[in-house]
Amino acid sequence: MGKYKKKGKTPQAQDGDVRAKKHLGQHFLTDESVAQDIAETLSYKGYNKVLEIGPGMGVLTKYLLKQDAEVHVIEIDTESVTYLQEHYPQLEDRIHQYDFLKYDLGTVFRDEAFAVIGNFPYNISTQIVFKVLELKHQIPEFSGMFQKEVAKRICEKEGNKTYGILSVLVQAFYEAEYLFTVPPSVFNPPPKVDSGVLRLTRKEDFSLPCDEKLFFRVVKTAFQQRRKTLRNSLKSFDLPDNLREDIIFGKRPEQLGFREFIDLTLKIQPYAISNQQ
Ligand SMILES: C[S@@+](CC[C@H](N)C(=O)[O-])C[C@H]1O[C@@H](n2cnc3c(N)ncnc32)[C@H](O)[C@@H]1O
Repeated sequence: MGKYKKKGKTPQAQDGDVRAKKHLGQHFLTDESVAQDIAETLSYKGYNKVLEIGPGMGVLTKYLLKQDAEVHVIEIDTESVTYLQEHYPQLEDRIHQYDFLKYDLGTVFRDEAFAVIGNFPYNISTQIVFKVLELKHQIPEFSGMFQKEVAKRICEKEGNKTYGILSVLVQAFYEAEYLFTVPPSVFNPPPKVDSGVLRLTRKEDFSLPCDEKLFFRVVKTAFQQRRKTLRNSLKSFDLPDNLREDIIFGKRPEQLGFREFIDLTLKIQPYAISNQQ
């Protein structure tokens, strides 16, 4: 922490650089040592392919290409894609010009395992994590840079203010580690806030003992009214009174770790499924 230069002039864009577009969350990394550190957060074990989301001008791509893996990149911005085609011809047809959120990754990876990495566009970073959760059976590792507050929230444990939906859902399937903080001064243009790098490592057994869809719904519903006890926030599940008297229903969502949310789902499951919830 604190190892990257906090102060000093941000290097200016050079002729031929991609123009930063705000609506695409473009903040380009200018300190290659950060890019190298991010590339080295993956283990490159247990899979042969890596997908980088939002390569921009390829500062991170350059260090991914030094690793023993087949690198694919997905980038929405035409100007960045043209830049990458010129500067990284070795990527050949592994530059995919698409919106990561909409693209069917089965077209590229079929049912193979791949890791996901990036300096993510902050405006869609939560949606990126939700898509990774949908594809978790193919994604054993995930790492990259978020707004610091979002990265911290994903790794947060129960009992803390910032613990929420993303923390529970991610931690049910992945070990989440907050790795290091990156100051705005190493980007062009600099973002307003600090950034944080995290790593998610999929658990050996990542199949839940309860219904997964119901688990997602229970967690989301509980946190919609995070100050209320579960007895109140889960009213819409129309549970029998004797179940609602169970001690767990007297708690608030931020008091429950992911294992307790699984236990809660198992308790709700017989009723929710028969109610077609
Ligand atoms: C924070 S910049 C990072 C750029 C580069 N990796 C770097 O570190 O300098 C985010 C990148 O994501 C791209 N991007 C934004 N939305 C995207 C989407 N929906 N799908 C794919 N790429 C996207 C942007 O065009 C931009 O290049």
